[in-house]
Amino acid sequence: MTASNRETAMPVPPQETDRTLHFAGPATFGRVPRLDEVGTTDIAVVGVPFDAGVSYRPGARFGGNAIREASRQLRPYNPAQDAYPFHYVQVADAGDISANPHNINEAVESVEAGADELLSTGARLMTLGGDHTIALPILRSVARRHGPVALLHFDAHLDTWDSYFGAEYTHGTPFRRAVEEGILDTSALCHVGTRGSLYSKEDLDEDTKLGFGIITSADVLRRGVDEVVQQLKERIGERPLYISVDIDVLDPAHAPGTGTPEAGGLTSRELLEIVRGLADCHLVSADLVEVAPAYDHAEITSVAASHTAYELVTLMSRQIAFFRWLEEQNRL
Ligand SMILES: N=C(N)NCCCC(=O)O
Ligand SMILES: [Zn+2]
Ligand SMILES: [Zn+2]
Repeated sequence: MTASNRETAMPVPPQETDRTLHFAGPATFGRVPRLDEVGTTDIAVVGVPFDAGVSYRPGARFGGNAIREASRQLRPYNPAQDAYPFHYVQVADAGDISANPHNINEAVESVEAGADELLSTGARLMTLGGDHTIALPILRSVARRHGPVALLHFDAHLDTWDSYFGAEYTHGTPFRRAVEEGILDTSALCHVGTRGSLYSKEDLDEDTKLGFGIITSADVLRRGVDEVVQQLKERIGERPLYISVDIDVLDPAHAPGTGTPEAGGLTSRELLEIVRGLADCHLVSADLVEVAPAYDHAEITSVAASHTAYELVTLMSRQIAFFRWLEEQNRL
């Protein structure tokens, strides 16, 4: 059993019973405690097993648990960011938000309500999808707390299409809806890793009109990670930032387990390095979506996803710890 942080007032880190016993017991993300074991948390890792919004291969409803399984080997110290992400702030696994697989509108409402409940405690969210539909209700909830947020969207696709067969809530439409609803700061939006075929040239014009910048996967290749990070930071500035990672931003060689794969994507090394480069940004919450384990092999995709989520959690954890330290200094 894990000690409760209600009693100790200190974060409860993952249990380190042994250096290698990562594979025993039920999986939580990074083997952090469950939310009900600690009461409250600074960062809630939460699953959303919903994939009724997909346009091609289904299966992302199993993504969250696959990521949890693949995250067992995450160790306490993250050298790339020189941080112990689970040790100075509480990170807890909040389980899953259940969403009706037979009714997308109802599912979107449930996800929003579930996100509201967690965010109202002051926690930041690291959401594990699910398909990309779920980004919209989470952004609504995040914007209720922070106002319109900057968005970095890592994805092969734009996901700013208008509708599919008349449906407005799908995995190809969340960011158009979000702009229409005024929950994104349209001066600070960027897609990263975009590539592949489109329905028409107008897709790009409409996307630009919504306010998005695009860094294609070819741009990452040509400009390199450091220049890309610099450009992204200039665009985002100090604004509250939401990061949405669709795992299909990676090349199918690095992430075969996804529903709408596109050739010519980022390597997992590039993605991890870009995310790490955003260390000074004001990251308020993040999601990682579209892992569909049925198409995966040897956990290639879910390992890449869990390591990306680890970097995102580390970004948030470092920031929270820094703000706490600042507050303490001001009190002295
Ligand atoms: N994987 C996500 N989120 N979107 C893909 C939409 C692809 C399509 O419209 O064909
Ligand atoms: Zn995608
Ligand atoms: Zn997407």
